[in-house]
Amino acid sequence: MGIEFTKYHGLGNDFILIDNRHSKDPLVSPEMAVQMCDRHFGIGADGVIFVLPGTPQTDYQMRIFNSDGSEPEMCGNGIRCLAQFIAQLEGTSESGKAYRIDTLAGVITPRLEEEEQVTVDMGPPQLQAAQIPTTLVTATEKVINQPLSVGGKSWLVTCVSMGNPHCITFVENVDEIPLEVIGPEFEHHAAFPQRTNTEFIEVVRPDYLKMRVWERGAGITLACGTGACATVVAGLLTHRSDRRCTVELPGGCLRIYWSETDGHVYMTGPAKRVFSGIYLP
Ligand SMILES: N[C@@H](CCC[C@H](N)C(=O)O)C(=O)O
Repeated sequence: MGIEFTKYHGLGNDFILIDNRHSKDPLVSPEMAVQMCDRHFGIGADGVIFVLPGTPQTDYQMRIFNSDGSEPEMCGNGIRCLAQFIAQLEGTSESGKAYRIDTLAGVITPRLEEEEQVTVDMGPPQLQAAQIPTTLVTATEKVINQPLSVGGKSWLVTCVSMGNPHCITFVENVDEIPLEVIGPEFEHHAAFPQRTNTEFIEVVRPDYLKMRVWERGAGITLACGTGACATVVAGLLTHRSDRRCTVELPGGCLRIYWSETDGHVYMTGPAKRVFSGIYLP
């Protein structure tokens, strides 16, 4: 028996989307998700995303497995892909159409725009150490410019949760960071009991940031939506960036705005359908 899927990407952060609207349980196990994500023996992706039935308050539920089989709370590029996938399933492409999506990080609202763009109300960031979670400071304190020792070096880090954990470091030259070496050390550092996503940021201008990311459960990816949102929050908290920024990632640019009106972070970027198929386990 094959598994029907559609492949999408958001700035090269790529996902296998599965229509799971008829069941509350994901059709695929975490172990099978690992096989499907394998770039040599499977379809190849950074994660598998399921569209499940919603609750009375929401249209649908989103769940996601990372390429290592772990389950994150949220995925920014993924929810833009999910919105386009739902539009495909419903046979609509109506610009302005919004969906209320139940996630493990709460209700998130993506809205379809022209030309394959999606704007997402990502909700408010969470800043207390216990919410990240991290043991770097006491539970109710914020982690802003705190020293963290990784790879024999002290880094000044700022931690932000967008439902999932992010550890952000501002650097002079982001291209010189040996991501594949220090990324795993940040991810598995004892200060992060649920591991962490790690972003390295170069401030080109206060409204233009250049970012590279090591993702929890997926390693180096071409883009990370929650990471870009967390980065703009960290940039403002450390007086490095504006509320409204373009974040340049290896896969392209996201537009991020941390609203002073409602405290929510808004993300706009593309989501593109690549192909559909049947996976044969
Ligand atoms: N690429 C995603 C984040 C996916 C989840 C992440 N790997 C985690 O474990 O938290 C994004 O675009 O936000």
